[in-house]
Amino acid sequence: MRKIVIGSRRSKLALTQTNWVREQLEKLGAPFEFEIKEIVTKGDRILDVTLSKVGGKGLFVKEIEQAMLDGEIDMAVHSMKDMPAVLPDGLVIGCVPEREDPRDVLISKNHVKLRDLPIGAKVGTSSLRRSAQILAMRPDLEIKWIRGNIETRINKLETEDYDAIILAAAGLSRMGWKEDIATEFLDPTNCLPAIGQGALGIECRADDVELLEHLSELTSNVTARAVEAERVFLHEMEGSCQVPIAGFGKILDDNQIELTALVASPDGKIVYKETVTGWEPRLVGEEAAKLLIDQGAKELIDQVKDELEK
Ligand SMILES: NCc1[nH]cc(CCC(=O)O)c1CC(=O)O
Repeated sequence: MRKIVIGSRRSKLALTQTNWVREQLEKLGAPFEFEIKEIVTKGDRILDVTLSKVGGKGLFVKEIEQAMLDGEIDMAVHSMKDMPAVLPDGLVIGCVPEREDPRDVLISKNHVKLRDLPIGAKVGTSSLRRSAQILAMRPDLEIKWIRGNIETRINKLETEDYDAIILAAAGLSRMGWKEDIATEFLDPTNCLPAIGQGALGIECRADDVELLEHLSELTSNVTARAVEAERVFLHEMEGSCQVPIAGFGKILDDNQIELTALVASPDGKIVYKETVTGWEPRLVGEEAAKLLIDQGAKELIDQVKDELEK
């Protein structure tokens, strides 16, 4: 039996996701033996700087992709939202399983909801996307950067000076903590999720036909189409998680994709947001990008990038 080596980051979430995929493939009867190989990425090593300042998305995946190209591992399970819009030559996303809860969640001391947080309350996040949208609703709040894996951030809510933190519901859910500690699920209309949030992407070599054949059985076409539209939008905007950019695709009853896309200034004072509906993920993503670019979204992104380089 062929042995498939799955590369995974060492965080609890990454290992949980990787083990979940392995179990699903085993249940589907994939004729492989699996081994999990832990890989420490730059994003895991650098914990003291805002992610956007050290290079954003690629940080969690580069080393893993190199190991795949070198043949040290055969596949890797990523959070789709950590994936850059463009993959290296020779690698593909071979599978997008059904999406988890795409929403962001507020976790606060004493379970106080967003609208009831006291004036000037400190909210922990290191995502410009979250800070922009939170400040658009509550300009009085103070955004405080926070880093570390999910457990670390939840601990910091108790041990450091934060009134609330924001995390992705999907991460909590996969860890089995969603119901226990979530204070409030933020409506995507108010806090649009990150591109790919809640979805997994399984990456492998483009020429690994045998593995691709079995991965395809775990794909959700609904999620794959929605996420593709989101990622086309991300690509068209030349965006990354270094800028306040968001996008969420929903598949409607008639199977059309409804993509809501957003670009904002980090202080939430400027918000460009449009919703586009259509059948073709590529066209929907491109159309959303065009509408936002026409309003000035590219200039806003360039400004934010310039600020970061200062
Ligand atoms: N930015 C880190 C990251 N990448 C993926 C998740 C988990 C949720 C998901 O799969 O979208 C998280 C944590 C978070 O944002 O709270």
